[in-house]
Parts: sequence; C-alpha cells; structure tokens
Amino acid sequence: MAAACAQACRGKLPEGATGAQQQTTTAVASAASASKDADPHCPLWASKGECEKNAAFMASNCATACARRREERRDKDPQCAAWAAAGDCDTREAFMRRTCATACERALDDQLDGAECAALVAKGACSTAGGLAACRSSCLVSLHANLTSDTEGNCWYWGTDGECDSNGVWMRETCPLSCAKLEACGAEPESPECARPFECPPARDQRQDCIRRALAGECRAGGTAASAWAPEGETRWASSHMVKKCSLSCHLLDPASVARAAVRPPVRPSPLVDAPPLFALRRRHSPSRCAIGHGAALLDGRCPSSKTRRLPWRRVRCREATSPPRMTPRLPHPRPLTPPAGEEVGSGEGDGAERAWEPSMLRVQTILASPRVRLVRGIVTPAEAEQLIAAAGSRFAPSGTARAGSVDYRTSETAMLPAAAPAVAALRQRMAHLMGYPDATLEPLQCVRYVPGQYYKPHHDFYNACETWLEGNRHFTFLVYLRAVPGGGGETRFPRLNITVDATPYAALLFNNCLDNGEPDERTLHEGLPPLTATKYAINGWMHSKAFSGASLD
Ligand SMILES: O=C(O)CCC(=O)C(=O)O
Ligand SMILES: [Fe+2]
Repeated sequence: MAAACAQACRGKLPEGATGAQQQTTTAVASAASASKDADPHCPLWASKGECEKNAAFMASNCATACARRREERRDKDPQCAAWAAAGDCDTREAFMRRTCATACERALDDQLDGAECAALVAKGACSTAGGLAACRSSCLVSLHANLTSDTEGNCWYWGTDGECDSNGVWMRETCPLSCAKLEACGAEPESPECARPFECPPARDQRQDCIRRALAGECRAGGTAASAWAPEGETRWASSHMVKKCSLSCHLLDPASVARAAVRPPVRPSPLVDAPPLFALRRRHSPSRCAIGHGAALLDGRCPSSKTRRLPWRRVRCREATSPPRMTPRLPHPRPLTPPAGEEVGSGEGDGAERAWEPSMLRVQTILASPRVRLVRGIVTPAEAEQLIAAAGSRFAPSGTARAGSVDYRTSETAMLPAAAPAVAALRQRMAHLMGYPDATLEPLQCVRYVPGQYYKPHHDFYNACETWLEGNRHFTFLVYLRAVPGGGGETRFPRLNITVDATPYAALLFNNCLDNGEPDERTLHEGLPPLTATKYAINGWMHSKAFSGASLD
C-alpha cells in the first residue's frame, strides 16, 4: 500500500500511529518479512524518524522502509562533515539533504559533551545564542521538560477523544501533559490548569541559521520582505514558516512570537448558505473572552456557567435536529455557474433527457446552527454523480487516516479525483462559490467508497493547529453523497451532536470544522457508518482557511 498511501494519504501526518501500533501489532508482526513491509504506513513512519524512535517494532514490521531510509540518510561524501561545519546545510539545502543528511543532522545536535551541555543548560544558557548553538539537543530536552512534556502536536485532540483511556500506555508516554490536564480538569474543570490554552510542543530546528534568524526578529509576524542581512537571493521567511522551521530557536529566543505565529484565520460565514434570519442578533463566539473555562468554551461554543461543573470534553449539549427542518432556497441564487470552457457537464452519455445543473436546483437545509451543519441538496445531478464515480475509475486504494489507532479505524477506499475532469471542476467551482472561498482553498477532491461493512470510525476533519500554521486548517467539509444506499446503513453520524444524516443522493452534507474564531471545534466528531447491503460512494471536499498548496491530507 505504499502506492495507496502515495495516492490517498500524501502529505498526511502519521502521528500516533506507532503508539497505537505498539498495542495492536501481534497480527501484523507475525506477517512481517524482511523483504516486504507489513504495513502500508511504513514509509511515512520511517520518514517521521520511527526507525530510530521505535526500533524494535519498525525492525520487525518495516524493515524495507527503514533500510531505504538508512540509505537515504547515509553521508555519501567524505567531505560532508566539513561542508556541514561551513554552513552548507543551509546554503545548499537540497544538495546537502541528498548527500549529507546525517552530517546535517549532527550539526544541529549538541556540539559539546554531555556534562558541558548539562552545565550550560543549568545556567540558563539556552536562551542565549551561544548556549543554544552549542547544545541544541539538550536545550530541546530541557524545554520539553519545562514547557510541556507532550511530544506530539495532536495530543490534546486525541486526549479529548478519549485516547488517554483507550490507548493509555502509548498516550501516557507521548502525551503525558494532555492526559494529566484532562484528568485534572475532570476533578476541577474551572481550574487555571484546565483553562490553559493548548500548547504546541517545540521541535528541533531544521537549519543552522535559525539562531541568527530568530535574533534578527524573523519569528515575529510580518517578516516577508527581503532582509538587509540576508545573503543575496535569500528572502526573509514569513513568521509562520520561521516558527515551523526554527521552532526551537523561536521558542527559546523569542517565545512571545511563537503564540502569535499560530495564525488561525476566522471562519467567513457564507451569505449563500448561512444567511442569518432577518433581525437575528449575530453573535460571534470567542472563547478567550470568557471569564472562566476557555477550554470548555471551545467545546461548547459559548461561555460556561461558573455554576455548572461538568467534564469539559463531555460538555456538549446534544441537540436533535429541529423538526421540521428549515428548507430554504437561499435567494438570490449564486450567479449562473458555467462549466469549464467547451465542456458540457451533466449531460454526459447515458443521462438521456436529464437537465443540466443550474443553481436553482440547490436547496439548503439547516440541520444545526452551532456547529453549523447543513444539507445542500442538488449540488450535483444524477448524471454528474455517475460521472464523478467514473472519474474515480480504478484509482481506489485503501483510505488513509492520520489518527492514532489507524489500523482498523477506516476500512473504506479512496480515489483522488483528476481536477481536469469536467464534473470534478464543476463541483469544485460550486463548492467554492457557495462558501465564498477561492478554489485554491479546496483540497483535491477525493472519492470515498464503502462496500457493505466498511466504515470510518469517529474522527475530526480538522487538523492539529501546530501542523497547520502554513496550510491553514480545514474550515469546512463537503461530503457529497453520490448514490442512494438501499438496504440501510451508510449514514454519517455526529455522536456529540446526536445527529445522524442519511446518505442523501446528490446532496452535500456541509459542516464547519472550526468555530467562527478559527479554533477547531471538538463537537464536530463524526463517523461514516457501514452500509449494510449496498456500496456507498461519496466525495470529500475540504476547504481550508488559506490557499491549500500541499498534497491532499485525509
Ligand atoms: O462517509 C461518511 O459518512 C463520512 C466520511 C468522513 O467523515 C471522511 O471521509 O472524513
Ligand atoms: Fe470526516
């Protein structure tokens, strides 16, 4: 499934997978062989350093990926150490990464011996350029110990999903801070500890010049212009990029800038699908304004009462969809959307006399106001739905997932859709237009297929804020159901909202993954239930807060 991963989970983040793997590997381990990796995620885990961090498991399950990784990292030139010492890992980055990966990593390790670094750390020298340059590894360890002991950016989210209990051994090792905090909050939900905002764990610097850049103020917001001191051709980095590439230096030399760099743009409501009722007061929820319980406010979408003492991650009030649901053609309709030049969409072969899609076919049904969940009926025609399935063709491969315990978390199959296919281009255009976001914020569309019995267990579609400084987070999910699922099953369920949405053909389930202030909204936990007898087809369209440049996540 390396190929499958390359297709379906390019760029995804396999954090936590090893931890879950450690608990659930017996079957996989016995199937391991030296010549073939036992798990499709092996190359991703290897690229995240798991061959070193988790040697025993990786040796028996991912021997091939680890061998390849070792070869990639081997210094291939006797001059590597000298080049690295001269700073070539920064100035000739691509060449050095290929040729001298190990020497470049060593250049970012401690340059003094253990006792000397321990003495420097004890003196507080990590917040000076000299101390940090001499002892980067020791400073990182010390910072983790002082600031946070979580080592994965997703810890808090996994914790709120109950992983500290269900995946306890690994979670307590990887996410001790989040698990301890969740436990403390259980006993004392209004405690200052509980209200402390989520922290992104600091990570290694990726370049030698991080210290110099941090001292020059690049961790601060707004640094995109060419800097006076930058070598010719080298521009200043945007602060978000800087904080990601130079996490350690920014944390130690300019801590105030780190929090500010985690930009989470607010969600823009769409007048086409979210027109507020006339005269309704529009209130923006802002957890940081709550006098108490920011964490709870994040979950609840409103400030908690000081009188209530409920566990923050269970504070969600389950609201049934109001009945009868509001069914509103939101007029004025979007201006007519034209298919890409020269292409007729919705009148392909086999659809006989079916009408081509037009905006008046849309009906927006509000299922829940907060978090916003709607059903956009008529987002595709039946003929287009078939064209989308045809565009997926034979590209289906096992779906990926970024969460801990990923092995049996999602059993469906995913196909990346070719952006040039007319039905795909038209659907993207409709999604972007409906939300008022540019097309560039949409991830490449994916078709997901569930044969009877396949499922996707509860998960969030948003990403860890620490990982999304650059890409922005997923503000909206469009899940377009392409066919009816006769025989039952195949619904999308939101357990924290007590909502179950039927796979409604030609309609998009549209929900916000983030609160209006851009913070991930924990209430949007959802799952794809298994179809009982028929095959379910749907399209995932994830719309980010910023232009999406990377490979598709899943
Ligand atoms: O198939 C469904 O109903 C849910 C799919 C989903 O949540 C996802 O692919 O992220
Ligand atoms: Fe999802």
